[in-house]
Amino acid sequence: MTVDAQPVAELPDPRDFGFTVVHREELSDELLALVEDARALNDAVAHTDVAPEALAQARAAIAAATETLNGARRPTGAMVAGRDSRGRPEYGTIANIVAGPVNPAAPPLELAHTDDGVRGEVTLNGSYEGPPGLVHGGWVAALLDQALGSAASAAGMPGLTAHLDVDYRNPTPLHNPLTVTARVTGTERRKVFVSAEIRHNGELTAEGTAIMVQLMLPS
Ligand SMILES: CCCCCCCCCC(=O)SCCNC(=O)CCNC(=O)[C@H](O)C(C)(C)COP(=O)(O)OP(=O)(O)OC[C@H]1O[C@@H](n2cnc3c(N)ncnc32)[C@H](O)[C@@H]1OP(=O)(O)O
Repeated sequence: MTVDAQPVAELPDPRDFGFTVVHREELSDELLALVEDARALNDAVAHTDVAPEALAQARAAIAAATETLNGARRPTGAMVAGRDSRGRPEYGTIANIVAGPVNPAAPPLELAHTDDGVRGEVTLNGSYEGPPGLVHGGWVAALLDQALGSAASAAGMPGLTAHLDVDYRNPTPLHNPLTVTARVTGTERRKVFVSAEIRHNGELTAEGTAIMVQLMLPS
């Protein structure tokens, strides 16, 4: 395999492309605590078996909270800026469904750089259920896709997923810590080949490979 895709010296600043950027340290403790509460709420709603009167009370409280929160909204596409584990700038969409720090639907999967790629630990609550007690296969793929994209980005070759292959090797359990790793395995012109794994207690539950097509950045 030829090695053609060239890492960029520094990831582009999304502000140069018209995106709103929020610095991670600007996210208030109150907002981050609210997001955690909302994650617990998702799980509670998915499993509640309380009486209709209690459900009506909960609906009213949620409706009031939704109205309050919609009082000021960030635009779709807003980015969060942080520093990677090597101290270099990194960017992600703030509401990313897998890793977004303020998206209550995100587990979230937080990935750190390793010598050869990225690695993170994540536990999925009952709101990610597919088969009984197990993580939905689409979410297994989503975890892998995010890690694959992050590995390409961490190697200085940010891109979009063009092709994704997933092999489900063993059931992936809910409510248990999962280790997600990914690394770049090669490049060819703008294509970046990446592979990723999910493990539980060291046992492989799923693995995936992808072709990321490196973004064409204006010089
Ligand atoms: C810290 C930040 C971390 C961020 C992580 C984010 C992870 C999340 C990742 C995602 O979810 S991305 C969202 C899902 N993906 C998309 O929405 C992509 C939709 N597809 C496209 O926009 C375009 O098809 C794409 C940019 C992928 C490619 O279009 P281009 O016009 O730029 O490229 P082109 O078609 O010329 O192809 C470039 C090379 O890729 C190859 N290619 C393109 N599509 C392919 C495909 N589907 N399978 C295999 N190879 C493919 C193509 O053959 C060619 O290879 P060669 O250099 O050998 O000629």
